[in-house]
Amino acid sequence: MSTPSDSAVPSAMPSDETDPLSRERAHLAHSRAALRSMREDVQSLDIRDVTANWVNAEVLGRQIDERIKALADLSHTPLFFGRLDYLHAPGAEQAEGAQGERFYIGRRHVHDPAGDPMVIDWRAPVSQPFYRASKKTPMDVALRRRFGYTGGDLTAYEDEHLSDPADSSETAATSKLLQQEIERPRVGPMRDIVATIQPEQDEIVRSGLGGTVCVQGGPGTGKTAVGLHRVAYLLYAHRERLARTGTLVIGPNASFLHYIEQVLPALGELAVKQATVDDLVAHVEVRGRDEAPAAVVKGDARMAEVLRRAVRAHVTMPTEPVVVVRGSRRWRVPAYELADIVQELLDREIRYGAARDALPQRIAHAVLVQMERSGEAPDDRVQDAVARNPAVKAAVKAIWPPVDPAKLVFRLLSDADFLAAHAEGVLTEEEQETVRWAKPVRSVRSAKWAAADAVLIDEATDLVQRTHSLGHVVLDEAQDLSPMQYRAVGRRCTTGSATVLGDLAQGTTPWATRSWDEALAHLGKRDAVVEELTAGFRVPTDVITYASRLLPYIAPGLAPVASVRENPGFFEVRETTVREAPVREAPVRETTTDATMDATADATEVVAACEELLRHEGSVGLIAADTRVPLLSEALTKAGLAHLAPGEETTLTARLTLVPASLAKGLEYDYVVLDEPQAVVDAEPDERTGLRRLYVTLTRAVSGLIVTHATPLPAQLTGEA
Ligand SMILES: Nc1ncnc2c1ncn2[C@@H]1O[C@H](COP(=O)(O)OP(=O)(O)OP(=O)(O)O)[C@@H](O)[C@H]1O
Repeated sequence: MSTPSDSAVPSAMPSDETDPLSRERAHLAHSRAALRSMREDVQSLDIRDVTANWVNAEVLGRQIDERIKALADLSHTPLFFGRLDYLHAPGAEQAEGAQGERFYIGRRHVHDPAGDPMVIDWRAPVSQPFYRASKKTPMDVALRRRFGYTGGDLTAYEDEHLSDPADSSETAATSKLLQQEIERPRVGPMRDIVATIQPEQDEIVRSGLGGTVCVQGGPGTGKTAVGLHRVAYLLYAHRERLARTGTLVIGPNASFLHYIEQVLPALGELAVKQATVDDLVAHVEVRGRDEAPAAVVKGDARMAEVLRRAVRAHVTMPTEPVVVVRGSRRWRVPAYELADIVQELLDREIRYGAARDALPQRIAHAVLVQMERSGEAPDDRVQDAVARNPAVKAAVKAIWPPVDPAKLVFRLLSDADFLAAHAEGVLTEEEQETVRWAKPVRSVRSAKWAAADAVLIDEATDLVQRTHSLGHVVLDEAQDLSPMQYRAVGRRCTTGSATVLGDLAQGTTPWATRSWDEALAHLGKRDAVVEELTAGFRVPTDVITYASRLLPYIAPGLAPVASVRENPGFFEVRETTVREAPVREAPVRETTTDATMDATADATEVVAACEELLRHEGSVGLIAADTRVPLLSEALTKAGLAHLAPGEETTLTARLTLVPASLAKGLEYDYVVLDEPQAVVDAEPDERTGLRRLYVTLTRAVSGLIVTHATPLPAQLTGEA
């Protein structure tokens, strides 16, 4: 075969062992049997003789259960999706002990009863050429074979002869199986892309644990997919270390996390935690909302300095000596000596709480030195006893009192003098006024904390006590974080590394980052490598071209995404008619963008567009400005169209999701109806943010998009700007 070819075969399969497809199917059947027996081996383990006590037995039992789960053969998940025939046998260190030169690449390792590999984990070094080898750089591969499945059945394969010099026609051809995979209708949550990871994606996936990688990529370039596969890869390559230190995926909201939550378990990785930034800093219940200007100042990195000063200001330089009475003797540590100890602790810049813990021992040490000078020979127990002496405790309380982070932030936001004392030269008076609560708040408990306050409390908490750091953190939709939020994420991976994923053009918060260098500096990962992905796997060409008209206004300098989809997709902009509102007693409001006058009448054509798209296979999303959602929901219900909210799982029978524009980020649907673009823009505090939100909503469709509008489209879309 000279070009990648799809050898789809008739459903009545010949059982001829000389037929390549039959042989591959036989290998699949044998591999399945081998996996079954691996599972049975684990199930039959008798741990009674090897566990010393019930705790060990419990732990081992749990590990065995997990292993059994991991060895399950999922009928709709192909056990292998590729094959590599090497020209030479790879070195034993690379081949997972295999002697052969042919490897089947799959989601997990499977070996036969003799221990020889039948399927190699996609993450193993020997699998790498499956993703990277090319005619130009064949990486010692003679043949790369990709398999196609229908349901759980192996029904097709496609070959590339990478080392055949006589065959030069393959280079430009794209894989049909890859195309099919990309075009496959979306139903349900996000799935893995392990069979079709592209070379530039693979480079990011396999980059080492030591370094932080930041990926800038337009909508649908596979950032989320790449981030999730990178964690899976790192867990494979550094399993023990990461099992100890932990891994975390951070996403923008709960519905997004729900959308991606099955990707890692499908790759056999069950231990990766997921959270939103708000979850990370949930020290208080968030019940309030800030106006944008207050949130911007609270999210500014200068707040870290204000908090640092405020925490350290709790230390009072001693003016009195400490007198410790032991038996008939009194030991006196003079104020100046105490002051030296305190100053030394302050200079060391250790956490406030750690210094506070160290102070009693330091004072006790000073007492011990005096005891030794007077001929006594005190040991460690005496030092401990002195450290616990009431006089020492009282002194520590006066000099270095405990700090409650929530109370500290409460005071900063409610006490103008306290804030001014610590913000002087850092925040302007106007900024101080902006962050302070307008009305007096009685107590920490009755405060209506806003999201940005919780981040401040997290910063203060870290000043008091070091935050636990994980081995690796994936931060998705990173462009939306404030500097203070970056710091909160950064302190959770100070001793580890991060994968930072985002798109500057999709930044929709007032504090969205302007540059990755800036963001990475706040994260504490200045030396991160910034990579760019530009090939789009989601959005059809016509749609991405239309959406990219916004780029000069929302992120000048960013290159538009180039869609790799062959299917041109379906794209239509429909001007709908505004219907006369029924005569009402109440005065008719003047704005034409306010479509609330007669929602269900106005929504007739929107509903019709949804009905039309539901005739296709796959999921449908109706995306609209948040304020229009209740009205559209009513209209859909009236028309008998059941619909879900984002995060609720689409199924074959419930395929329509009504998506508020504010929650659309990161999600995708086969078909999208986008309602009233101008209303999406108007819902944001400024035009640029509005256009960015519009860009997000325009780029959620996989196969088709209908834009419906009764009010004029934004001029930036029509080319009239
Ligand atoms: N190599 C690939 N093979 C097949 N499908 C892919 C590949 N890379 C990405 N995709 C698919 O493209 C779609 C978009 O991917 P993903 O959501 O990761 O993009 P993104 O860059 O995070 O997008 P956004 O910026 O909109 O959040 C997903 O359905 C994903 O599975």
